[in-house]
Amino acid sequence: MDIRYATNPEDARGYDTEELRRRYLLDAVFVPGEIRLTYSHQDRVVLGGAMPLGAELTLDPDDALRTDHFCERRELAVFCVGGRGTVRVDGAVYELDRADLLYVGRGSRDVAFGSADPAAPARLYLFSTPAHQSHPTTVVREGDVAPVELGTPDGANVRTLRRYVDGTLVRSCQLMMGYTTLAPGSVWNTMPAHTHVRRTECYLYFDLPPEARVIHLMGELDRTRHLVMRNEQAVISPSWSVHSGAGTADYSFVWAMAGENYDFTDMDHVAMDELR
Ligand SMILES: O=C(O)C(=O)C[C@H](O)C(=O)CO
Ligand SMILES: [Zn+2]
Repeated sequence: MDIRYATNPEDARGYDTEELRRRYLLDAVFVPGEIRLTYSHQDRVVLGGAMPLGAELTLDPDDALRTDHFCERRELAVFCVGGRGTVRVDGAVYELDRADLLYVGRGSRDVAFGSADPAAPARLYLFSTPAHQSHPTTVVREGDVAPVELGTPDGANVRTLRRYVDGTLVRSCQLMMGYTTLAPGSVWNTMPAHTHVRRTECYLYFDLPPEARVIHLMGELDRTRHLVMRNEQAVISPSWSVHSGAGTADYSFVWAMAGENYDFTDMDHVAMDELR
């Protein structure tokens, strides 16, 4: 498992581009035939991807966890970014189409990932957080989620946000997850920007054309930095970091959070004058 220690904003001021990417960017989330995971000490989130080919991929505990099973003390969300996947949890098989999610409760013992069609392998995005109690393992399909329309054409930020795990359809301990899709011609996500120092947030950008990029803003409000990101890369935003971006084309992104409170709407909105 790739380990990323927590960082503080004062140290981050001195990071050059390579250092920023090394600490916050997940370069290769989906690798054929592998589960790739990153353990971040920011709120102890684990994130990464599974891309099963012929054989199932088993989610084993890593030494970073020192538990008998991955979900022994953790909850997990699995979001299908592409292809058709299966997730086997203690013998029960859940089928996921694109934009379906499986929430796996704490205490689940055996978790494995498969692809319905190995010729078009599933890309399953994984996000896990420590959990203090067990909630039922539950599938959420895109059609179950009430879409929320945001933004304006003039602001180039028309987008649809869907909250899959936030205590409404699925109760979790601290994990929240959903995804947002930009309308054609719109490029800005999460603008006007916000922070929430009570939670860490991670984004996985997807559905970007190969040549397109997202210029992802991060860092302190009065000294922002950026990462140039391509399709199916993820970024860790520590609690003190703004997280927003503009694409050279429209795109989607999975957002996921964990931390102090369990309130999606808890955001400190940022006035344009505050951004530097
Ligand atoms: O487009 C947006 O705005 C978002 O999707 C924002 C994220 O959901 C977020 O940052 C939640 O804290
Ligand atoms: Zn946020």
